[in-house]
Amino acid sequence: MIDKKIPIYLASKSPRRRKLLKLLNIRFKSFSVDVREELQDGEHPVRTVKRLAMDKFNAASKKVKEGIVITADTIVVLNKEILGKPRSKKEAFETLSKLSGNTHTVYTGFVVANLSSGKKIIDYEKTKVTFRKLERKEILNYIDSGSPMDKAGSYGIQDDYGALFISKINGCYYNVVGLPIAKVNKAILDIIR
Ligand SMILES: Cc1cn([C@H]2C[C@H](O)[C@@H](COP(=O)(O)OP(=O)(O)OP(=O)(O)O)O2)c(=O)[nH]c1=O
Repeated sequence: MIDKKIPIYLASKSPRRRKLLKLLNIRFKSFSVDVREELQDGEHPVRTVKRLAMDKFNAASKKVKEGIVITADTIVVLNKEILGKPRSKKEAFETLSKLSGNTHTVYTGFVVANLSSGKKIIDYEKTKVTFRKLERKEILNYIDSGSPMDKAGSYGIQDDYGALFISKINGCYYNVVGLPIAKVNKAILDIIR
């Protein structure tokens, strides 16, 4: 069990991450941090998600001074190409067309840090996701719903539409949604020990 006396902060604006952390049945507060999420050519995806989660942690630790802070970053990788959040509807269309009929990998890097003790865990999870072949029309309909625009890879596995695109998943489902809760739970326990 997690000691309820230690304040826990989720530094994220993602409503999905808030929902996932609630599954751990802990009390926490959330606030957002403003970080420029820059992708670097040739950088390994694991390094990318850990780096971005650390950037978010560094920004978060300017706002709170004690307790446990959790941050995360999710990217979609297809054939070594990192697909972050789309910058336009056109880019969302291109991304979903690339994902159609293919298998990609979703990486989420996370930081769980105890500001009171100085202990910090930086880790990641990866999940393979296979899309069935998509029709042009269904991609356009999905983009019209607005849902792809704030999501890595331009889709949400948890969306009404998005769920219908997926034929197979290998690994942690919650990792795809944005927070690998089994690993995060273990990290919280390890860090307060
Ligand atoms: C692949 C996939 C991503 N996503 C989301 C999770 C993340 O919110 C988003 C990836 O962007 P992130 O930059 O990881 O997170 P964020 O900007 O939404 O939130 P913050 O940095 O404040 O924590 O994509 C889904 O919701 N479902 C999916 O199936």
